[in-house]
Amino acid sequence: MVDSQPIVAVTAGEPAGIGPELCAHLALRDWGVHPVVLGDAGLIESRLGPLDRKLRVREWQPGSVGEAGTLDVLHLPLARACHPGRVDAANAAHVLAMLDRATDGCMSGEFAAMVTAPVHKAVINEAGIAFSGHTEYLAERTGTPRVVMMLVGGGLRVALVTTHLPLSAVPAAITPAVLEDTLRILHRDLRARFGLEEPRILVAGLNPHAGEGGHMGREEIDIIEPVLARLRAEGMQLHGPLPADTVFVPHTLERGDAVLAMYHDQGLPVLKYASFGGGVNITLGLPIVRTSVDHGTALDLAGTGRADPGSLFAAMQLAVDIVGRGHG
Ligand SMILES: NC(=O)C1=CN([C@@H]2O[C@H](COP(=O)(O)OP(=O)(O)OC[C@H]3O[C@@H](n4cnc5c(N)ncnc54)[C@H](O)[C@@H]3O)[C@@H](O)[C@H]2O)C=CC1
Ligand SMILES: NCC(=O)COP(=O)(O)O
Repeated sequence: MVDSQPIVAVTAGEPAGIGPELCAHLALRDWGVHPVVLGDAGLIESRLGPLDRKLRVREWQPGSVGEAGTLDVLHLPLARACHPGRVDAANAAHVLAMLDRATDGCMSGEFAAMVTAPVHKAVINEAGIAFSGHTEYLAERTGTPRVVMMLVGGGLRVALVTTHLPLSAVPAAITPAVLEDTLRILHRDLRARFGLEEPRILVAGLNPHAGEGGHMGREEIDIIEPVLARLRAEGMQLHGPLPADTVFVPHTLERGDAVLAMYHDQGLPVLKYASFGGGVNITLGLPIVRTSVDHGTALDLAGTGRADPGSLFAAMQLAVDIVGRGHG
């Protein structure tokens, strides 16, 4: 029998975190796709909670067909036995092997999309591997020069110009070329992946009060406004630069379909306040579909069965919707 459903690869993430137990919950629903979890099959089986115990964990082989009540795991072995809540640099290569296998499978067409459970960025670095996040890692693995992180939840879409870098490095990273590429990717993917014909983008300033006319910083005048003017001339609907402290007030949000924040902690705290536990992180601009949870490894909850699968479910649903729309 041939697998007629698209396969969505789900990486289990940091083995000491909540990812492995959350992934198991996916097999309790019919998604209209075949979820295949990438991770250590024995570890995932050991983390099944009371609800999942009726599931059969099976090692997935390419070509095998999904079955109700079966959790298919593409087995990638741990380097060292893992205890919930205790990260171990010895397993960092195992975590990256999941990402590599999922990415390669998406690039080859074996998988229709990938959904990622959280990784622990610090422990990967402690293993001697420079790693700032899935976003940057997947860009490099797929040979994509520029990608955009966007989180979706609580009625908001928040994209970022810069992602995982020290705050002191942010101003220099916001160049006209980076901002223009980011806006083009965001505009294109809001159309292709979210079905918005004429997306309206609210662009935050970098400085307090969007620079207060140049008295509190000049990035708005020197960089942001000229880029917005150029792209508006092409027909893009861009508002800004808007003061970041008021871009999220309801009557401003009504004027846009997405907010573009200049840096991680300018945009994400608002999004997470509005939707933590149900939000989705999507990487725009990749040649593959990748969605992810809005939370981290929650080492404090690993192995307790108390972690909320809502964000992973939302990430899976968004991947399914995009695949269904045929605009991967
Ligand atoms: N997509 C990814 O791979 C992400 C990875 N991280 C990584 O996660 C690690 C820990 O980050 P933190 O800042 O501590 O954030 P965190 O999201 O892991 O934890 C923050 C708080 O939220 C709770 N929480 C998180 N997920 C939950 C869930 N599903 N259900 C119920 N409660 C939940 C935790 O128990 C904790 O109290 C870091 O190494 C960070 O780099 C963080 C965000 C995203
Ligand atoms: N705050 C978002 C986050 O850290 C997730 O990043 P990534 O691993 O998806 O690049």
